[in-house]
Amino acid sequence: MGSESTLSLPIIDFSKLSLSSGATDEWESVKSQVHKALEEYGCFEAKFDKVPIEIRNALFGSLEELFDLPLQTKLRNVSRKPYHGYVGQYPQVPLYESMGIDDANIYEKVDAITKMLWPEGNTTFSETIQSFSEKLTELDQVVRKMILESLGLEKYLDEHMDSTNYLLRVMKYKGPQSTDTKLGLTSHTDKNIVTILYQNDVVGLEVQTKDGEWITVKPSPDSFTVMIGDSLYAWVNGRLHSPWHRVMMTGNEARYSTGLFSIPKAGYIIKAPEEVIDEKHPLLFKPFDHVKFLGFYYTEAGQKSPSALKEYCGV
Ligand SMILES: O=C(O)CCC(=O)C(=O)O
Ligand SMILES: [Fe+2]
Repeated sequence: MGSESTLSLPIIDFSKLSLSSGATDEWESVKSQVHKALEEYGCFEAKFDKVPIEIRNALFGSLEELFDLPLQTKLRNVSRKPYHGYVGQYPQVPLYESMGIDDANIYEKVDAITKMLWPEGNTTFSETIQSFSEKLTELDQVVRKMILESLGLEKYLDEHMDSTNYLLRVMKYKGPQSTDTKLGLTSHTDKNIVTILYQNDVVGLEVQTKDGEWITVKPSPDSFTVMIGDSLYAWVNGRLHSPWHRVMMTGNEARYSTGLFSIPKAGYIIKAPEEVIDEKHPLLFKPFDHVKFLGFYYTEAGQKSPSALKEYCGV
């Protein structure tokens, strides 16, 4: 830990893809890179040019404005679901705070939260969050289509896409004001389907390889970090990796980041299709409801467990 790692994530270029025109050579090439990266790292850096620079720039201004609001105001966005509203002021991770925005690709949903925070309205905030999220849902869907195709699961595509919602979580990590490295966010695996992260130029995200080494993620302004969560790991019966990751902070500057999470809807049962189960790949998890699994994950036993999913529904 702490030593300079030379490892880096695979970089995959989505900017030459025409998203509407099916199986071109470019599509097949990107698809095989996606499959390989997700098998090996569960994660990659995506070059994706469909989010206009004006939106990306406006985003960080909007995040600063949001986190500069008084704590009482931020606390107005409480949610029944854990980790969906305002999260912060945790003694274990004092640098971290975040705000979850459910259905962030739908303008009315975003604007309802905006009005909670700014009763007088803040159109720039709503528009920026909604258009940023909407553009990124395209990348989420391309990646998931490629995953299903590469595993021979095309016939489940519609069901798979219809079974999820999008949450945008926006995050701020204060600079620790020291040259020592301090924990920004505890190591974890994501619990959802696919996560797409974006950040300002302050590094901090680290992704663990299967060998236990930490890769420091250093994305460029037009790249996004794509990562597999435990629900997809279970659905593909372990064929893709769901990586441990954490945030480590140093220096004075604040790190702003966002995560677009595709999340299984409540009541949808995640069950590995027969195509991914065979003698070499016996079933890993019993069918489960993501929301009930999260219920377990946020109990004391779930938080302590080295693999909450295995403990909850491992075969
Ligand atoms: O801030 C980041 O880049 C990572 C955040 C993260 O891992 C999460 O919210 O699940
Ligand atoms: Fe995460």
